[in-house]
Amino acid sequence: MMTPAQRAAPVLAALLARSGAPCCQLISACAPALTAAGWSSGGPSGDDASDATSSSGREPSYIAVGLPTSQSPLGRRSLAPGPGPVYRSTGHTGRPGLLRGTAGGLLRGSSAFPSLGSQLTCLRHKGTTNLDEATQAAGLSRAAVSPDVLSRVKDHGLLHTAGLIGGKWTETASDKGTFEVHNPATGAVLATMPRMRADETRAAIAAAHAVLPQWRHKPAKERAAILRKWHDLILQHQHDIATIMTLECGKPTAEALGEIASGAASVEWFAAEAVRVCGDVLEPHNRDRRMLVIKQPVGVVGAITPWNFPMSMITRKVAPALAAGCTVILKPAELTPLTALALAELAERAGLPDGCLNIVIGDAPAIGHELVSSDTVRKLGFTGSTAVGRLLAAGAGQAVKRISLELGGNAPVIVFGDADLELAAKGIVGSALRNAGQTCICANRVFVHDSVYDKLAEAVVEHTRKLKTGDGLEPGVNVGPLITPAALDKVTGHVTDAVAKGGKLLAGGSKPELPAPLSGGNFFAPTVIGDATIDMRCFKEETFGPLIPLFRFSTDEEAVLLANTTEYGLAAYFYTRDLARAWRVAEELEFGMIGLNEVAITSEVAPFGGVKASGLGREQSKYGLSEFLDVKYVCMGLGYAESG
Ligand SMILES: NC(=O)c1ccc[n+]([C@@H]2O[C@H](COP(=O)([O-])OP(=O)(O)OC[C@H]3O[C@@H](n4cnc5c(N)ncnc54)[C@H](O)[C@@H]3O)[C@@H](O)[C@H]2O)c1
Ligand SMILES: O=CCCC(=O)O
Repeated sequence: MMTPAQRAAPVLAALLARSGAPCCQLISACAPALTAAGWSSGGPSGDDASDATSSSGREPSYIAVGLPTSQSPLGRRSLAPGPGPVYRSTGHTGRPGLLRGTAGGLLRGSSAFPSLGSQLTCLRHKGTTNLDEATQAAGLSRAAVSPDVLSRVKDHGLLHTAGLIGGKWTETASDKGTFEVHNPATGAVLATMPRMRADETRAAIAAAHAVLPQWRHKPAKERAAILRKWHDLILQHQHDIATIMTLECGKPTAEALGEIASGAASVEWFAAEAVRVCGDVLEPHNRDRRMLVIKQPVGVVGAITPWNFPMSMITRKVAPALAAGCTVILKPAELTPLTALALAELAERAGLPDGCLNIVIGDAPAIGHELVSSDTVRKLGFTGSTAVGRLLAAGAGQAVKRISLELGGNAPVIVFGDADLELAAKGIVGSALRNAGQTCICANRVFVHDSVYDKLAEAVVEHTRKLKTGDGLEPGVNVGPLITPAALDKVTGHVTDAVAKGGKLLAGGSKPELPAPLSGGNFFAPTVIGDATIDMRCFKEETFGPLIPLFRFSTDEEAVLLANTTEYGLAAYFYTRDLARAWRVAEELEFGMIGLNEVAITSEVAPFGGVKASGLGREQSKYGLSEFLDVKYVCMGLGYAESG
């Protein structure tokens, strides 16, 4: 039987929290009732109290309420013995005294004790340990985050169903609209999100602008320390992030972990680059002058990212922007917002001040329009399709705004007669089927010299047939689902078109038979088409699916011409052992990135980006930081006439 005080405590906590009173008042008001009820409350006391609004100087937005101390592992581990009120630190790293809050949280485990997971009941505005009640108390639908997600992710603090504007997790869109996030492996709903639009975007821009002076004037070393902490937290939580990523975008867990390693490496790289921004002192043309070049952050930055790399496309923009002293409004893909929101949660835990990273999710054209037309936003970083990139580039041109574009690709692989065929076959299959073929630098068109065509085709088919298709969460699965039914239709269309035009189906070619619930997923079997020709759709268009078309060629010139016959210019690969040919072909290919006897070309130290319709600018590497810096020339007159 619960005592009256026990029954009252959660209600009191919820009512007070909803009253909008400042957090410190809530804690003081709730504490006696909570304590009388035998609950432990994360809140300031003694030394901890001064830390409650610690590094960012802001008030955390909720009270962390623990289980009755007798039941709670947190209680046992963190509460001091003895009578009297107990307000002990249960906070996230660096935020003793309070758990930092998020409006999107339903039932939230403490990241300070991640292994305890959902046993810890750090509830915001809920005052209940029951998930259904907590969900209802927050005014969220039961499906805000599905039980499937909750049961698989250990640190529930990473799960948000809200945008982030000026440090506040914003659960509701101004017009109350929502959208759903689906698991492409089953079609199941994973989460329901607010469908934000222009109002929220304007608020996010204002928040990013307000904090810009504070952030840009912070010593680079301090900005770097926050980025490094973010990097460390990402790696600490990599398994939870991988689970979230696989659930919403379908890629196998091993690939998700690879993307997280790559994304974290970008954050670490730009933390190191932050302290190396330097200008120039020029030799003046007159002795009475001194001429300098300084580098300054461009200001408020908009970032729009795709679903196929839900993390690394974000970190390649947000990390250099923050390192340079810019503040950011991020619009992640609506198909995969959960990964982005988990990253933002970790950035907050790392001590990133409110407003430095804002996230708006929902109506892409409305959000994009605000970002591109706002005078406050000085730069836009976009990764996605060439069609949308063109739209945004036109808007940025109109607004005279800096823009970088990482767009579509249609990567060729050339296998010359002297190539190591086993290496080439493995590379082709690995590259073409990575993320089920949904990678901008995936091998799309394979050109094989006549003399080695049959052997190479056989090896490619053999490697393809070894792959297991299924739910990316299942161990041993190599190829996950496509992101949407529309993506499935596109691949099906390319295969049908190729076969109709004389292509030979050497492997795959249709939707695989998979048991429920995977029968509801967007799966397509890894497919190899032989004797492909240039009139096929798969020659001209980016397939973005698990298809390997093999084309024949007979001379080097023909191979390079075929490879360059595309509007795209992102990545190209070729296999040869001839050094002179290697240099010649690398120079003749019209692409931003070249893999010679190698397909794993992505690295934080190397410039990533394309030419032609594949985009403008570069991400990663030392070139990636300069995208977020303005060059300013300062001429100092020394006030005396030129002499001698
Ligand atoms: N070059 C690269 O580095 C790179 C990396 C990954 C993906 N891509 C490309 O991205 C494409 C696949 O991604 P996608 O299907 O998500 O692309 P997409 O262009 O449809 O969407 C990308 C982002 O743009 C947003 N968006 C859509 N319409 C918009 C609008 N009118 N205004 C503003 N934003 C809008 C989407 O919501 C999403 O966040 C492929 O072509 C792929 O090659 C390129
Ligand atoms: O799709 C684009 C990203 C690919 C990569 O990071 O290798």
